[in-house]
Amino acid sequence: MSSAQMEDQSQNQSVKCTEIGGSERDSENNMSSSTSRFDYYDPISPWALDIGGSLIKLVYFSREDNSLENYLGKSVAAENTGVLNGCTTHPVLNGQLHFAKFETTKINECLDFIESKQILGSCGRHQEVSGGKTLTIKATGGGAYKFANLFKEKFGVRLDKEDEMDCLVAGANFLLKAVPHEAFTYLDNRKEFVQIDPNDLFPYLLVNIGSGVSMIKVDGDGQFQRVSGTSIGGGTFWGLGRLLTKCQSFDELLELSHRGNNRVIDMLVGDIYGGLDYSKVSKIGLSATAIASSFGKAISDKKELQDYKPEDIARSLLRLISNNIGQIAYLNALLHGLKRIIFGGFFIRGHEYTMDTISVAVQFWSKGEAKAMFLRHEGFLGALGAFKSYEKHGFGGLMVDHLAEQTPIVSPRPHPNQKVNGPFTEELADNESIDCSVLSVETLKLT
Ligand SMILES: Nc1ncnc2c1ncn2[C@@H]1O[C@H](COP(=O)(O)OP(=O)(O)O)[C@@H](O)[C@H]1O
Ligand SMILES: CC(C)(COP(=O)(O)O)[C@@H](O)C(=O)NCCC(=O)O
Repeated sequence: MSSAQMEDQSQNQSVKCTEIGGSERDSENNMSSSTSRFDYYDPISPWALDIGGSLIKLVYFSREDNSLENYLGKSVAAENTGVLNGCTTHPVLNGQLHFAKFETTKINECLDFIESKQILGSCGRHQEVSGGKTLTIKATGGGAYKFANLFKEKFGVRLDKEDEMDCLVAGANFLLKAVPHEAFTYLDNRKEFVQIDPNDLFPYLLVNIGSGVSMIKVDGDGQFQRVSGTSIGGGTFWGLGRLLTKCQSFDELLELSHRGNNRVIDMLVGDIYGGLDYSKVSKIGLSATAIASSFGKAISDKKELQDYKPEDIARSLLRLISNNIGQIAYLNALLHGLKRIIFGGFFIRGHEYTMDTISVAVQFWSKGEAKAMFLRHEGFLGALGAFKSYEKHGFGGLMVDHLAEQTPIVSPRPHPNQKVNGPFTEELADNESIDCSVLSVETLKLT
């Protein structure tokens, strides 16, 4: 694995996609029963969902205007060479992968978005694709079960459920192997992109910090084991944070934490040892500034909740949860002999302090042996995995094969060494898109 420090990439990058293929679609799972080649000239844009306890993540594909020409051109060329008639063809559709997220409690916003963006395709609202088949959409996360009827009633689509862990792993492997500038380390205010050799990727520990936390030992594509988890995760931070600070949004809570000082509430080693380093009086080696007890000062202070500043509470809470996850992750890495720990999930949100705390915890407990890594598309692992699962069913699916190119930086980003003013080092803007290549292998039946 080589590590390279690079210019920060834009939030507003886009992924250019190429869709290749057209197939006789399977009657059970399929988006369309193809009886005519013309079915393929107006294909439904594929999309996939990850409906979690806190957030709904949506990944969808849209074609570029010229993609139809490419598609026709390639198909006709194939026909001319006698490749068609039930055989695989590779028409090319250029397009983009888009990402969007919505709060699960506001699922109607997601439904409205799907409708407004017309990502259901040209078949309209209540989908009855040719042959009387129902359009099937890949979905993962608990909400794929919980909200299946809602999608059926609203759009007439069936949510085809994919296992959440399968999807997380597929999404992470795809990003790590295919997307340039995806993985990075963050320590001491320094962000360093890491180019991982795809042949030297496994094994690693995937720690997905969503509402709760899943820890998965990944040994290869589709080869993994969920080795641990903790219920103290992103939902805990947001839930407790909301109650304690009365803030109205997750972003507000993060913003508060950026401004706060955890030492006001956390009990430090120095508070217990009268300012002395514990390392000076014992062999254990804890500095005076190490947190001895998160929120510990609240027991000794004769203060009420309202006497603490919301920003200090937010800071202590973020530190507590990030530290705890970093430590449990390290212990699991140790237990399973893993050196590389990759953190995903929307709890992270490209937030400096969160990443720094997790990294310090991993570094501290592993004595520098293990490394915490983060992902630019941290929150979309499950949705990307669900999107990629179209391919494994071999129908009408898009196979995200590799990223062709990365769109150049759109807005100026700070240098990795430069301290940014806000709490986020870099975050994907909502609803942005990413340049990539998408490969769909199908068999096109002409009648
Ligand atoms: N806009 C937001 N609204 C609510 N929670 C958010 C938001 N952005 C980030 N989060 C954090 O991300 C967590 C959800 O992460 P995610 O990976 O989407 O998990 P899940 O699949 O359980 O919804 C929340 O519990 C919260 O900590
Ligand atoms: C149940 C879940 C897999 C659901 O995933 P999520 O929506 O939190 O991303 C996750 O919340 C989890 O792993 N919770 C921790 C459970 C435990 O191991 O204690």
